Amino acid sequence: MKAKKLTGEKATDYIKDGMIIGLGTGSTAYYAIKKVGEMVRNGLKIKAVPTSKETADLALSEGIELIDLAEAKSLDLTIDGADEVDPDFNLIKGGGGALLREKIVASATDKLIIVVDESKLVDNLGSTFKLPIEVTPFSWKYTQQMIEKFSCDSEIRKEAGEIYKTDNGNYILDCDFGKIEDPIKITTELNKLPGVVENGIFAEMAEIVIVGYNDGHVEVLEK
Ligand SMILES: O=C[C@H](O)[C@H](O)[C@H](O)COP(=O)(O)O
Repeated sequence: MKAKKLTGEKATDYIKDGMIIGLGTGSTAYYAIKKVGEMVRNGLKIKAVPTSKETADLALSEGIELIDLAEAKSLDLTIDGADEVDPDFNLIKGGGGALLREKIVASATDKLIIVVDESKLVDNLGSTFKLPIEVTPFSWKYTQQMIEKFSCDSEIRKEAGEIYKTDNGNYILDCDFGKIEDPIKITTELNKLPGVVENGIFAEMAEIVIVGYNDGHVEVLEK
């Protein structure tokens, strides 16, 4: 928890008056959002685009002004968490189910800052975390069969015994590909499949990765 707080708060050093920022989702982004709230209450003037309903609720409760992405057009920076980060700053995201909105917001962002604790650093994506893939409910079993042709095992995400639904009303398949050697190829191929809405690989999107360590230090890695 300490590492997540350190990295989340450190990322807010990049925020300046007048910026439009993206707010990520999850337990690490949480600390960045809390800190932004404090900064806003101390006079910082920013507007923000949230990546999930959960983040929108938190940001509003912190007094952060939210705007729609269409109104923002582009964002100065986005602070978001990740489930895995490889040495080239490729990511797996979507552990919290927010990958679709996160990827849209990340793609509209000049600078994507990723905040993680040290446990998220891996040599290859897929080493410790299954790849979340958002799929349409209509054809999810068929889409699952198509995805499994890429030699992965997958399971439909459930919550309290029920199929989990994203903020967009879709389902998530958590897919075990083993170690992913070529993240760009996999993400491109997966997104060609009808029924796949988006997958959790964020290839070549992050510019800065801030790592929090349990011993209390923080490392800023830049491309
Ligand atoms: O869908 C959720 C997001 O991609 C999160 O940013 C990711 O799961 C990391 O979350 P946490 O910081 O809670 O580990």
